[in-house]
Amino acid sequence: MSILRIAYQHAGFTRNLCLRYCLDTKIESLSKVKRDFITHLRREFRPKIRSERPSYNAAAFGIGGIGIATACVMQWARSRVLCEADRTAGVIKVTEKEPTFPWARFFQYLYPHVWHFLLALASALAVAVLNIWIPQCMSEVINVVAKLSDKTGFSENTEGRSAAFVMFEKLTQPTFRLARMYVSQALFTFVYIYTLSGIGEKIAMSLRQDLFKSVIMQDMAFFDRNRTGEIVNRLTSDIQDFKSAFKMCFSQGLKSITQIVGCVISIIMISPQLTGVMVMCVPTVILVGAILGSSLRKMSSEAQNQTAKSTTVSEEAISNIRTVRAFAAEEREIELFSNEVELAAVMHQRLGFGIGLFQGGTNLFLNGIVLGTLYLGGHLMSIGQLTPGDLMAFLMATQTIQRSLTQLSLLFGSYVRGISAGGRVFEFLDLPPSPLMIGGNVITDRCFRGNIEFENVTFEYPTRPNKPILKNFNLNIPAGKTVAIVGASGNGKTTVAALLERLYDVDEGSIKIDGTDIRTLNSSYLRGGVLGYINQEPVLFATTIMENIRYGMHGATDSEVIEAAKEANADEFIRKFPQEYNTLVGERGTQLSGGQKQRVAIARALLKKPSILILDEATSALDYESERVVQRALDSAAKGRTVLIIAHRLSTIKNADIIVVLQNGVIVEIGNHDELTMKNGVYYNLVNQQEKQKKDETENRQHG
Ligand SMILES: Nc1ncnc2c1ncn2[C@@H]1O[C@H](COP(=O)(O)OP(=O)(O)OP(=O)(O)O)[C@@H](O)[C@H]1O
Repeated sequence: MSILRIAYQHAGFTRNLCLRYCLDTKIESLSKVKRDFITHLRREFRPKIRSERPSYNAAAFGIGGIGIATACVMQWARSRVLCEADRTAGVIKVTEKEPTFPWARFFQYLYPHVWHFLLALASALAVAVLNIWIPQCMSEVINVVAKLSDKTGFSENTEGRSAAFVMFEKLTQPTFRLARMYVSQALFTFVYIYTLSGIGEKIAMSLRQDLFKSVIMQDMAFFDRNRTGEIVNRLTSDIQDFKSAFKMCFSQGLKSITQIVGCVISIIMISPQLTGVMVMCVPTVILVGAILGSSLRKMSSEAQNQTAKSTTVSEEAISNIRTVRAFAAEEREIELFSNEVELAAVMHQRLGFGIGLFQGGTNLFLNGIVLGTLYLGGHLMSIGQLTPGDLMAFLMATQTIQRSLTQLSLLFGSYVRGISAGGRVFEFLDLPPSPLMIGGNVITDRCFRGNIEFENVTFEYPTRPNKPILKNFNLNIPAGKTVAIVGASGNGKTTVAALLERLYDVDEGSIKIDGTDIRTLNSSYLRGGVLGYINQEPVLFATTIMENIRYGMHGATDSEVIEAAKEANADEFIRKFPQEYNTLVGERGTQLSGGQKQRVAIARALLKKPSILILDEATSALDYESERVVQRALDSAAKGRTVLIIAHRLSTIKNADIIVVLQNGVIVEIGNHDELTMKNGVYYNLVNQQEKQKKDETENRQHG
């Protein structure tokens, strides 16, 4: 009786089962309290059942079947909605065409863990089989409990005691069997979760390593085509999604399918009538669930997209805070963000309303399961076609089916997400390394002197075909000379430097250093040992000055670093910091001034002792004072090297040996400063233009 009471208090379906049991049990031998309790229940329910017996069959079948089926499908649809909300909660991903998932490649990653994988699968299967057995075993226990209470009645006579004792012994066996099942279930659950989790982590680790290796070995065209965020997403959230889907699908999927199959067989065996009605109601309920679920999913996805949009607005404002400040655009940004957030809130509220209605309906139908099954099951019990244990087992099995369906619907979302995430991961992972990045010669027996020849170079960016940037470009830079390339913005100056660095290969013609075509050289050797590159906005890493300079040559000693810093006129200002070379420079070097950052970058480039220096507008971002200091550093760095300067400020290149004027990718003038000034042509005009601009700026400053 206590077992029944506990069950009555704690579980809805057990409560209903107890009720049904109380209606049919003999109460004469029970204590007064128990008798009153059951009599009360009988008074409440028996007349109703008896009087409604004719319609009871149909009602019970209907409610039971529809309740179970609807609840299953509602649960499925609800989980799809929640799953969809979860899916879109992250970054909005824009992929033009979903790459397919290469199963064969995936199995290559799985293969090293095949034994662990089989162990995990076997354990998951064992849990599923146990989950099917448990209701049956529970049914046995309930039946014995029912008889125990019925027969013995806890009477005081000796005979009664021994009868109770015999029945109690009968209870021990199934109870212990059930306990063994629970323990085994716990053990197997631990094994499959732990093992699959380990395999998932190892596969994810290998994927991350290989993907990063593959991405970093792509050419610049790849990075031009793909946004940084997209690449980083594949390394992070795509692999994460894939890993979760792998773990979930293989463990839960197998378990759920086995459970569904097993429990369906069980409920057919227990009560074909109940099962039949349930199956008949499924199509209608699937339709309703699918329609509701799909509209909620749409609402959810729109709301999440709006949230992501508002996040992007805030992200952009915060990461560009300097620009926001410079334009005093705080109010504008606040308004923009508020509008987006408000819209997101409205959409989420609407979604909440929909989900609330949906969940309310789902709960109603979930309770319908219990009620309906009780009605129909009760009827079957009353005509002797079902025992209390059977009804209990039926309810447990349908609950297991319902849980498994929910699980499967969640898994379906996870599977789709995992497959598309995996497809995206493998799409980049299987890209062959760019020919620009591998192979080629490393020259160890001599140093380059630095004679550069551009011969009939024609080039267009891979992302902008049919728009040649350089056309039949010819230029000879003798070793040790300084050559400046000038011209209006967008005329191809930086492109010349990029081609010399071999960030892209020329489409026609060739670039040679000391007579060697750079396409025959190993590109890491070319960039790491022959060329030194300094650009307008050097990027420093958030570490010490020492490590930032050492980045120029892996394994350089401290004294080599200090030597390079001296050459770059940086040693003096570095020594003034309390921590000297161990000073941290902050994220992207924000704790240094522009001129200081540039000198650290020059030291970093000089550390590898390059034969050729490329200065891509290296001083154009600096004020005049810093420019003078950095220029001195550059002048000393230029000694004994070939230097290619991409220049904006023409005042800085007056002393260059050769000045090349570029217009629409074609050299229109070439010579030194004096020669070009005398020509009175493009260069002359550019210089005059800049001087006038400078004069105007000075006057404005004086007046302002
Ligand atoms: N990665 C790229 N992909 C496609 N087109 C590019 C790329 N980089 C530059 N371009 C285009 O090539 C042309 C030449 O650009 P480049 O940067 O060489 O000019 P620039 O003379 O150095 O200009 P600026 O003085 O403004 O830096 C421009 O029209 C530019 O839009």
